[in-house]
Amino acid sequence: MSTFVRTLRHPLGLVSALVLAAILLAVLFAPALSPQPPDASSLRDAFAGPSAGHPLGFDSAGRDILARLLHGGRNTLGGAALALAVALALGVPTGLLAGYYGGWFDSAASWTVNLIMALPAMVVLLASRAILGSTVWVLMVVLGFLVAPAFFRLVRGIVAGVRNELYVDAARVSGLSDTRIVARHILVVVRAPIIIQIALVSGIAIGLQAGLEFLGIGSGDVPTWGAMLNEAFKNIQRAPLLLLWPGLALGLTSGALVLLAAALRDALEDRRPAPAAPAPAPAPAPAPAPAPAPAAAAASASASASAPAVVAAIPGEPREGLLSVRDLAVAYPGREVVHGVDLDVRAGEIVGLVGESGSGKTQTAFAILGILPETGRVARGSITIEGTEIVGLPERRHRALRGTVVAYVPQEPMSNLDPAFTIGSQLAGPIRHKLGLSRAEARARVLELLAQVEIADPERAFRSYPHEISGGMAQRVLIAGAMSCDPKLLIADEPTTALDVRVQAEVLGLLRRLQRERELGVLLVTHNLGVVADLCDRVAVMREGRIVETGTAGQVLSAPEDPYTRKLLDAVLEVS
Ligand SMILES: Nc1ncnc2c1ncn2[C@@H]1O[C@H](COP(=O)(O)OP(=O)(O)OP(=O)(O)O)[C@@H](O)[C@H]1O
Repeated sequence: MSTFVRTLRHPLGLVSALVLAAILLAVLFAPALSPQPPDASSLRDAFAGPSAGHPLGFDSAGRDILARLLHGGRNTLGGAALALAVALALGVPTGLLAGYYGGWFDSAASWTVNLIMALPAMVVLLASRAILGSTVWVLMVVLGFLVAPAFFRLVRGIVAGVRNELYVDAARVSGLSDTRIVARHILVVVRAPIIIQIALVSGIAIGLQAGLEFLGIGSGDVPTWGAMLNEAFKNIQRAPLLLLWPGLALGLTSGALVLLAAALRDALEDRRPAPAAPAPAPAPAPAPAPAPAPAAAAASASASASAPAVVAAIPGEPREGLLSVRDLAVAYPGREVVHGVDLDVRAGEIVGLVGESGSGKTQTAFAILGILPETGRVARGSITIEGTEIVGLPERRHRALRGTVVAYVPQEPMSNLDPAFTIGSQLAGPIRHKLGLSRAEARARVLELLAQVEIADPERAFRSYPHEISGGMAQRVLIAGAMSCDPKLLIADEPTTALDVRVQAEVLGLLRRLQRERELGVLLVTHNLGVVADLCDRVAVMREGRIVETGTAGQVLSAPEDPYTRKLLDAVLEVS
């Protein structure tokens, strides 16, 4: 059921929408409902009561009250709409940019917004009237400028909250441009709060505008509800009823807008999908490798710190292999976390990158994908994918490689799917963008991919939202997404950690099958030596940002040379 229908099903929503619709229609059809010009005055009729053709009577200058009310409504609502348009145009894009990119723009924009909010609105409006003239429209533009911070803060806060969501990272890794990510994943999150804010700010703009006119700060020559109030107040002793009509119009409009905002909020909250089932606990076996005992760790730390970094590259491997990493260093301000890593992945082989938590596996993978966090950077070294150097490659060209040449399967399947979209829509979007397929072609391709990753009912999965599928199925969906543009290299970061043992085995089997069928090169990031034994052709062991040992999986697992690798293995054997 759409949000619109839900809002109308809400009693408050229905009543407020009907009231607003009636006011809008009356104001729009003002010339037909009250043909009398709003400024035509006949002093003979001053303060005259209702009569045929003048159901609300006349004001102090003998002008028809109904005509002034309806035409004045046009100016009042039009003025509020202008203020709102200015506030939206200024507040929403800047909020999006500041929230999404952060950095200097965020600091500058937030500082400016704080400054605007510190300005006394009434003083600014009075000063603008003195400088720019008393036209109601100019004052409304200034008012829009003054209320823009409300939109900026709302949008910035929400976007900053979702920009690091895993599904946004996943969209980035799939090669979507920032514009598309914002349009597809970010706008959908801010849309609802913006709509609610629009209803609230409209009420505020109407009230402020009426207040200005009431105080005589407006233009005075244009009929508005505020100007009518001002005029009625001057004659409150003689004709108190004159206050009733503009007061009623203002009260009804503002009240209906506030109630509509509340009904919209309720409708949108109802629409939110049920929370996803908690991810299954990590598998008890095959056993993960715990950190070595402190004493042993210290011993091996000194050993590996003094030893030169082991070259994890294949000796003699030409640099034009599928993935070739040389002397890669990744640094954050004041700290290097990956120190001179060498690594090769050939087409058709699975290379395991193993090591305890914090050893630098993910940072190495992120550097290859070009998605290091904002403060991280490749400090030195070279990474080539199919012979193309990607260190220093412009982001646009790097993005073109992601999804098509190198793809990524992340660790937490559920968090990497956007809860607001169906599986089909999430998979079809990047495919249409990258391969230029039509909607129908993309749908057919997605169904084919879902079948390839062994999902029993692809049609049903296509229509499902993430909260309607299991963790194992979500991981299959992400693998389908990674495969969608036929990449050559797949980087899988702990792809089975969040799954239970049975599903782990199925997903690993699936990865192996796809890798064989497609001659994929796979870099499998894991801390699980059981997975390495099952799946990998070669393995590189990482510790404290360095590769300490490398070789075929058989060699490294059966006759480890480095003390740290031996400890990892001993830990597995102890647990099992
Ligand atoms: N954004 C960041 N800023 C600063 N340091 C970071 C950041 N992200 C990671 N690090 C540091 O980089 C080092 C390597 O982290 P990384 O995530 O690569 O480890 P990992 O081997 O993948 O571990 P895990 O298996 O737990 O994911 C850690 O010491 C970590 O604290």
